[in-house]
Amino acid sequence: MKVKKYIPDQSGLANSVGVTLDRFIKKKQDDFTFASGELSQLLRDIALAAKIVNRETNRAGLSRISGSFGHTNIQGEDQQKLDVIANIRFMRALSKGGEVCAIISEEDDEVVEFKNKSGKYVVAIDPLDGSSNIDVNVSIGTIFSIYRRVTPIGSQIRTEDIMQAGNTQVASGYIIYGSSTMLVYTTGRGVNGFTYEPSLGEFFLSHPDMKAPQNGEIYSINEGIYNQFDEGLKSYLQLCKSRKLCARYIGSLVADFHRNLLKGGIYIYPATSSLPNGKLRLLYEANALAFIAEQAGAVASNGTNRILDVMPTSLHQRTPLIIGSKKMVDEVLAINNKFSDQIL
Ligand SMILES: O=P(O)(O)OC[C@H]1O[C@](O)(COP(=O)(O)O)[C@@H](O)[C@@H]1O
Ligand SMILES: [Mg+2]
Ligand SMILES: [Mg+2]
Repeated sequence: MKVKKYIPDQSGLANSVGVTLDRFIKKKQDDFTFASGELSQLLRDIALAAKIVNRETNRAGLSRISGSFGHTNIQGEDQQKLDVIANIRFMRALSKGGEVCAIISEEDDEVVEFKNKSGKYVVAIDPLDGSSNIDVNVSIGTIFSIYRRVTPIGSQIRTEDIMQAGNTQVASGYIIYGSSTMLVYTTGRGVNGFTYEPSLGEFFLSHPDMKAPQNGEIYSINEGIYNQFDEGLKSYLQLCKSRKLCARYIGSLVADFHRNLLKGGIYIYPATSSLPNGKLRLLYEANALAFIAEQAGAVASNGTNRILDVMPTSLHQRTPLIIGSKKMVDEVLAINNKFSDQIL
């Protein structure tokens, strides 16, 4: 029987569609000698839920999905229907997957413990980020952090499984539901971005080995609360204006972060008189993006410490966040120090 060797097509008639997320995860898993495939499966479960939430966000304008859910979450925020739908979708996918033993979610007051005690991972999640932009067709997202539980598998979940510093994350990432839908994640070996191809129902590698520019021309901050900023921050913003830097603020953390990661820039949500610890949440917003930022060569600080070194003390604790291109964050921190020295 005659056999011929497969020679990849050179005609260019059928362009390669690229590397699927599934294949990429599999290949990366092989890099880990002792990988058991559970983290890979967990990432796939997140991608599956992301596809479903993507479908829902595309229909966000339709009455069944848009508007308030008529319930307030523990942060006192009016939950949007899509906040709740996204929370249900990710919870369901992760409970079915079997790799997760507990979830910390922005939309749940307490830790949610899954029946399957065999799961060795703890996930912290902001199911829908940028809720104020849902009904106005502006990019929104999902943010997730993954930790390994520290107590024996199968035992009762304990505080030490939940209250872990960001520097112990085994993986983190976000999904941005924008003009295209992307999933960006790290397992501590660089950052890769995948674009969703709805007609094939697959995420494809579109942004391999993402690196943040060391400097940038964009600053992202809600200047509507300018009067509540401290003198150090006010003087940094004056500097940005004198340099004619570009002010860009979408009001969806994921979208502002993603743009600045690609183009170079800084996002700041400081401590203010009305929010003395800032607005954003350490466990399911700041830690995940800080891990991505650092893996891409950028920086994330709370103004005093590296975000990833902050030891959490409560589930929904807030933190000031200064995140973005290294030179820009370093400059803000230097100005802050100068001002705090003057005060002393
Ligand atoms: O409207 P403000 O005060 O500028 O806050 C906007 C920030 O709040 C958030 O919407 C908070 O996240 P959630 O939408 O997940 O609650 C961020 O996405 C965004 O950067
Ligand atoms: Mg959020
Ligand atoms: Mg949210």
